[in-house]
Amino acid sequence: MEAEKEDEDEASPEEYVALSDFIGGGSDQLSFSSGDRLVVHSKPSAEWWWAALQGVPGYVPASYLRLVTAEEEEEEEEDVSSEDPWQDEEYFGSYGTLRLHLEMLSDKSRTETYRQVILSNSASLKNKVVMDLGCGTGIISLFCAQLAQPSVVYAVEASSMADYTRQLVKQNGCEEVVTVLQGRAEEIELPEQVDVLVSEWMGNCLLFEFMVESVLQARDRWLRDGGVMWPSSAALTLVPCQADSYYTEKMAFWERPYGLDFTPLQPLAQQEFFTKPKFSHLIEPDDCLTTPCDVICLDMYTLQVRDLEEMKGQFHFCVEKSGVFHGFTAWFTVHFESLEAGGAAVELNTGPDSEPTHWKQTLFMLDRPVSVCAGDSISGSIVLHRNPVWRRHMTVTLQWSINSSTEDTDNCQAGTKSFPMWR
Ligand SMILES: N=C(N)NC/C=C/[C@H]1O[C@@H](n2cnc3c(N)ncnc32)[C@H](O)[C@@H]1O
Repeated sequence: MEAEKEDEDEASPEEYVALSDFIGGGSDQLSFSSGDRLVVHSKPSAEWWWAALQGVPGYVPASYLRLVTAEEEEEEEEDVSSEDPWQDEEYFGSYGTLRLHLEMLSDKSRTETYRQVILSNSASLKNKVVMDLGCGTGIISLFCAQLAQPSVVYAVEASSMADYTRQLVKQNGCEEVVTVLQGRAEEIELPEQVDVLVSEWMGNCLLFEFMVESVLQARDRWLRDGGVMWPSSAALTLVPCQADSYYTEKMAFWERPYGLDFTPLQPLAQQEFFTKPKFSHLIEPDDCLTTPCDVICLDMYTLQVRDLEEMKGQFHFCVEKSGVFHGFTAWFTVHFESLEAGGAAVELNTGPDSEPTHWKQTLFMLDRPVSVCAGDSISGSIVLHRNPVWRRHMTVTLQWSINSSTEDTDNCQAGTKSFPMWR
């Protein structure tokens, strides 16, 4: 084994494709997005390899990578457009492994909220027909069978996890109620319309992955008139914020490392660290410069797939305390209306005033921080523009103008910046 390993170390660089996103911890780990191509130069251990992404070197977790096959390379020579715009192979490939399901199931706030929805609607769910879209391990379907008496739950799952989901349904004695169907929700056939369409489809910044499109298509095809969507509505919330520790870590660091002036690297740092949003950011409530505001609201009964191409929101924030405006932070809230008329809705809020979730929040860093004073206003717009080619991706464009509260009116600073998520 040792000899073989040494041989591998000397082997020529190989091209691998990333099966899902990875955010590198520490300075020598490389971050990358699902679908990225990495050149692996050496494999010092089974777990960590030394690789480069567009020339930037770093350690990468071997388990996230798949070797690019000779056929794929040939195919690329022939016809680049053969790439699936939905990247279903990588997407459903990543959901065929436990890593993401473990992350979601370990998210108590998320999973307990869905449990609470089922529990608080238990009586009304009696004899109802339910569809669980993208059921994963089937947790929501099992809650339905365990905490209520629906007549049937169609648990739809496109990835290879579906085989295990069937075993989990049987293992927990729910096979009378829960039927697992493997396939894409847009393509599978159900034997009947459903009374309730429940799904946990929310991605970073609410929409990334655009699984919501599948939910809308299933709604239009399988939800009976008067049926209920869970979630029933969703809102994207935005706030101008400080992000001093992140700014210090990625930008100010280059000012005086070990007494040296590394500031010529700052344009590189801005390009590498502030061009894309920082997902899995944890904003402190104190970092909010103003009261947060819902900038985009989605009604899951009326939202259309075509609406997803471009969603706009306006904002007008009043700065409540002086500080440094480093950027904007976004998160989302979804609501689950009660099956009983007038019953209380259940809410899942992924913002800084709620229990942290695996989504955390998303930070959009400006190129240059701006000092602001209480009384200043920050107004502008946010546009979520779906990627016309890569259908699970979008670009978030923020446009803002800062109006100073002090009298010199020419002190109006304006800016705009587009952030790809992630292509
Ligand atoms: N909440 C987020 N972001 N993802 C968590 C949920 C993702 C799960 O839903 C499945 N899924 C996604 N889209 C479809 C579809 N169109 N048809 C069937 N199953 C699907 C994935 O394979 C994951 O198991």
